[in-house]
Amino acid sequence: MYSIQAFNAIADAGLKLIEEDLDFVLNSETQEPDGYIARSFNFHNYAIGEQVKGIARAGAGVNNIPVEHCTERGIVVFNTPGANANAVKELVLTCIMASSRNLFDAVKWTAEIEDRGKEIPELVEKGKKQFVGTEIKGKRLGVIGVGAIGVLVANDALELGMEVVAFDPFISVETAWRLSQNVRRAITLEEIFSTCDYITMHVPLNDKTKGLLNENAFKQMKDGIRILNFSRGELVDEQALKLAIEEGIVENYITDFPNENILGTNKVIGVPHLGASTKESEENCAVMAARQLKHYLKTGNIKHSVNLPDVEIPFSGKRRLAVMHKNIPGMVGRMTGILAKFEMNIADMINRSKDAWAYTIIDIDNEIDETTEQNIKNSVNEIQGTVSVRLL
Ligand SMILES: NC(=O)C1=CN([C@@H]2O[C@H](COP(=O)(O)OP(=O)(O)OC[C@H]3O[C@@H](n4cnc5c(N)ncnc54)[C@H](O)[C@@H]3O)[C@@H](O)[C@H]2O)C=CC1
Ligand SMILES: O=C(O)CCC(=O)C(=O)O
Repeated sequence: MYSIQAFNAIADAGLKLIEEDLDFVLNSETQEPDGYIARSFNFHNYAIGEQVKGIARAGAGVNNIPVEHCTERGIVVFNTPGANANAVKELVLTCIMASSRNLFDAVKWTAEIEDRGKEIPELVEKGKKQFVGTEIKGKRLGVIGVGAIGVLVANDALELGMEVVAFDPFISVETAWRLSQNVRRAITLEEIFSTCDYITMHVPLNDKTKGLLNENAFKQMKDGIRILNFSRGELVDEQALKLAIEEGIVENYITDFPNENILGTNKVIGVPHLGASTKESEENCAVMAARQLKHYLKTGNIKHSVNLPDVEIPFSGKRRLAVMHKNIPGMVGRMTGILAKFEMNIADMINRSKDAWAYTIIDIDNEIDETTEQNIKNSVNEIQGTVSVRLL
């Protein structure tokens, strides 16, 4: 039986998939976890259990997980690509329109006159002029990062009458096929910064994207730009942002990641990390994460991992050797050599790599007793470059 520990509010539909499966136990108090399922829980300062083999992030961003450390420890990290993209897109478009019509301030103002009784209609008619907005039709939106979310935002913004220009030097072929041909391609970020009325970012947070919007970027922007950040707070240099607001360059900064540095700053609109918070998206993410983690623990097959390649073969032997290892020459030969030494017959095998890491599954056509199992595992573990060995 495999034990899975859940962190954060994981939708019931996902938890049920674990609870109702007799091969799994959820949040066991007696069994060390074999896997974690989580949303934004910060694993960077958390002692990840010795038995943990997989961590499934019910969501897209994995910056809350020490992925490199996990890889070195032989832990497969999963996310749920696209599962919450529509939810984020809908909130981004809502915020583009709401901020353009000064709706956040306007609704706040209206709430403040609620005790003015019969005067309210007159106050409304007098007060409304301070909230005159702009229309988004014909305005230019820059989309930085055209993945699962960016492509939906770009295509739908076009439908709303915006001009859309997108920047993504690493766009996947699959996403490129889904992107409307009317979305213009920006070759440089400067093109986005200097020509857009709105910018929305949909890139992961990493060393290259941290501080993407910095002093230099703000300097290139048109006065009155509105910026949406539903990706991660650290993409923006907040000191530079404050300066750009003071200088009248930034009209609005709408962020899903408010913090003590910027909340309360004029023209900053803080949303409490609601991008993925819809019933549908929470269910999609939880179900996908639970399925992927269970599938890996039970069969060794990998789908939607961020640190390992997709690997899927049907179970064809009596036992299965699943090995995570460095992507270096000779690994598979050494493994099959060990199996030959133990007189094991190979039924099927697969080896796939992703950057510096690789994963090998070898199906074995023999029954294996406990002592031999331990000996095989020990021998494979001793191969330099191996980080995890399972014999299922
Ligand atoms: N606010 C929220 O609740 C949510 C936030 N997110 C955030 O949004 C990010 C994007 O999510 P998805 O679209 O699902 O991910 P995705 O992986 O489908 O798309 C990311 C895109 O960014 C592009 N990219 C990477 N580095 C880039 C760079 N330096 N410049 C331009 N483009 C670059 C990639 O090529 C890819 O097309 C996540 O990493 C996460 O941080 C995601 C879901 C919910
Ligand atoms: O689970 C959540 O609500 C956050 C989602 C998110 O930020 C992501 O998927 O990257």
